[in-house]
Amino acid sequence: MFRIGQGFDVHQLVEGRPLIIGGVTIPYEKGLLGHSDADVLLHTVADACLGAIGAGDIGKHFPDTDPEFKDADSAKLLQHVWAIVKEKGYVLGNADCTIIAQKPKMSPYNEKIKARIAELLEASMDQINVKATTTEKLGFTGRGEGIAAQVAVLLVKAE
Ligand SMILES: Nc1ccn([C@@H]2O[C@H](COP(=O)(O)O)[C@@H](O)[C@H]2O)c(=O)n1
Ligand SMILES: C[C@@]1(CO)OP(=O)(O)OP(=O)(O)OC[C@H]1O
Repeated sequence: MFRIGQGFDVHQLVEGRPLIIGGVTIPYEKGLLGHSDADVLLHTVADACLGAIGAGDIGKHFPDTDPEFKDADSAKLLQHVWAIVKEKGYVLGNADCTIIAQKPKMSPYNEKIKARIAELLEASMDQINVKATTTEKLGFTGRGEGIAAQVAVLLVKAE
């Protein structure tokens, strides 16, 4: 049996925070703001996985009012989500990830991000795709006010 899920998330770019995308720290003058480490891509992967199994969203599992998740490592949140997915008997088919950012240039980091997501989802590199787009200077991403991500996942019932 197959289940598909999709996720979308946005975080604001501010000064004085590290920029962490897909579990990788990227040198940049600003970072993403959030209750957790604000890793917009890992949040989106988690939401896509939760969507695929009909289990709500990350806000439901990790409320931003709970001090336990203050400055949380989003990799740990995704590992928790992945344990729920596995408990339901699914493995990853594939995940296709899009980072929407005017800056910084993501292409030097895409392979490293891909490797980290593969590790977190217990998958191989060829099951993950990571790509980026600008919005041609349009909108909040185009003005550099924030970074967004979109992810689609296909889960497959383990034999
Ligand atoms: N933050 C980004 C945005 C884009 N890229 C790469 O540039 C290509 C062209 O982007 P457009 O928005 O003009 O379509 C895109 O396909 C990516 O390869 C990037 O590395 N980092
Ligand atoms: C991850 C959580 C929890 O720390 O906080 P944020 O980093 O603010 O992220 P968001 O995508 O707004 O929502 C999920 C939150 O509950």
